[in-house]
Amino acid sequence: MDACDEGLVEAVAGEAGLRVVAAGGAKGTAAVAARGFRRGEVILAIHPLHAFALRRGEGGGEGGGEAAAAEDGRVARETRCAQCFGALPRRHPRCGRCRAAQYCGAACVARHWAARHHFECGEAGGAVGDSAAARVKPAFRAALRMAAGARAAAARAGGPRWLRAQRAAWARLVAHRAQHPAHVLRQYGELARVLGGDQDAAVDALCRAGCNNFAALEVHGARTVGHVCSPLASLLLNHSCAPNAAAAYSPASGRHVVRALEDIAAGAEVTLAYADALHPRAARRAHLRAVYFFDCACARCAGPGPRAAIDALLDRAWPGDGPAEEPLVPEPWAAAAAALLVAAVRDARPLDDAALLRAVAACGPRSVSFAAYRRWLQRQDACLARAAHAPAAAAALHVLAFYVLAYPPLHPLVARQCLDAATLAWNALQAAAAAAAAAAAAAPPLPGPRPADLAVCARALLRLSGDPDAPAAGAAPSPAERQAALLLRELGIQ
Ligand SMILES: C[S@@+](CC[C@H](N)C(=O)[O-])C[C@H]1O[C@@H](n2cnc3c(N)ncnc32)[C@H](O)[C@@H]1O
Repeated sequence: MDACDEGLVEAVAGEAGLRVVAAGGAKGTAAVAARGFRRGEVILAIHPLHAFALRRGEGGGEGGGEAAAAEDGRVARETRCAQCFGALPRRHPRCGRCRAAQYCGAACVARHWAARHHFECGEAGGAVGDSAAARVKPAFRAALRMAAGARAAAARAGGPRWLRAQRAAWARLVAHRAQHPAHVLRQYGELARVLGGDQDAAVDALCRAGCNNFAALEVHGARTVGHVCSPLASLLLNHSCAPNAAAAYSPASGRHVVRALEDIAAGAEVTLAYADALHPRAARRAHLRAVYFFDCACARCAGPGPRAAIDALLDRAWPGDGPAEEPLVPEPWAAAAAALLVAAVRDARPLDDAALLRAVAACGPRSVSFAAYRRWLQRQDACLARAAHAPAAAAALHVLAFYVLAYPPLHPLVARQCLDAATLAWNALQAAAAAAAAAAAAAPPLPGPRPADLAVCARALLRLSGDPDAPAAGAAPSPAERQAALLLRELGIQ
């Protein structure tokens, strides 16, 4: 890091409305809000240091753990566009210099070069080489590039301010080297030997990468499509199981965007969730210990409070195999949870946790557990596959209800599931009306919020949170927003 970059992290954080503080203990550095943020507001939008698309066969997840070589020993290449993470056509351009970065078209070549590739191309193609960097998991490719790049960077210091801020933040990240198990350190040592040069620095960089990278999700889905190394966000934002912010990579703008999930008061710590907030407490804590080396003491884990009470429910085991038949209508607690979400979004107020807990308490003991959530998710897909709209809609409302229980209302998955539930409920009503006309039978009722309410809710959520590439007011709507708008029109309310 250049001497002149000292204080750059604090300066960039300050411009974003964040104050950098020493949290002490395992937490290290933390960021508190220097001013209030409104829910949905962008807190930080910065180019990441590195962003990698996943290759064929690479799984999702948060990317900690071990670095893996390509199974057959050949150099695996990214199978998505290096800029937008979209699919690659059969004939596609690649970077003429390193030949490693591939693109869906000329526009992405130019964007990638301008945003990042003009410096990472040199780092990857130089000391590390395509073969070494491309053999390891994306989370660790960044580390190898950083370790190799440290030499290159020393030789040609400078670069844009955001790049210097990201590098300065990288140098300050915790590495937890002493806490890594011996076999993992051995693996890192082997990787470092491939690198040559300062092997100690490379092992350090690999340790750092394990607990400091972000998964990049598809824009309109939950699958991981890439990994993002954004040290400034890593350094500043610590974990909470009830986070007040979320980070997403926007392939369109090439920026890593941190957004407020709820109103954040001045002085409050800004936090992200490193573990899936829907997972039971024990699973979350085991993940945090194994990958990030700390025992979570957030308000939700420490309890008491509504979120801790919800955890107690999610932890319950599913007794037996669950109901044999697929219900056509959602259980009352699921309908109530969806209705509470719609009301909170409509009236722009926080979710009524107490009402949510009352609705859950009134349902049978089998209904709410993590195992039940998994079951409903599978059921939604199975019903959808055979066009059984009413049970699919009931299952979708259950999944949405679990998201309402576990995630803050502005979590991107809530918006997405809300739209799915609205679409399925609409299809169910159409199918029921057609069947009723044919057989003169009564259409089954669909309790809970109407499809139209859900669609309005989905649209509001998408605008606020669900889509990192959501256009500014007045600009063309995103594909997911268009879907919500289409549904609203079909429902005759727009
Ligand atoms: C992504 S980094 C965050 C950067 C960290 N604040 C630093 O100064 O380098 C993750 C590390 O931060 C610490 N950390 C994050 N959230 C924490 C929490 N809620 N409690 C304790 N430690 C935490 C742990 O050491 C964890 O491995």
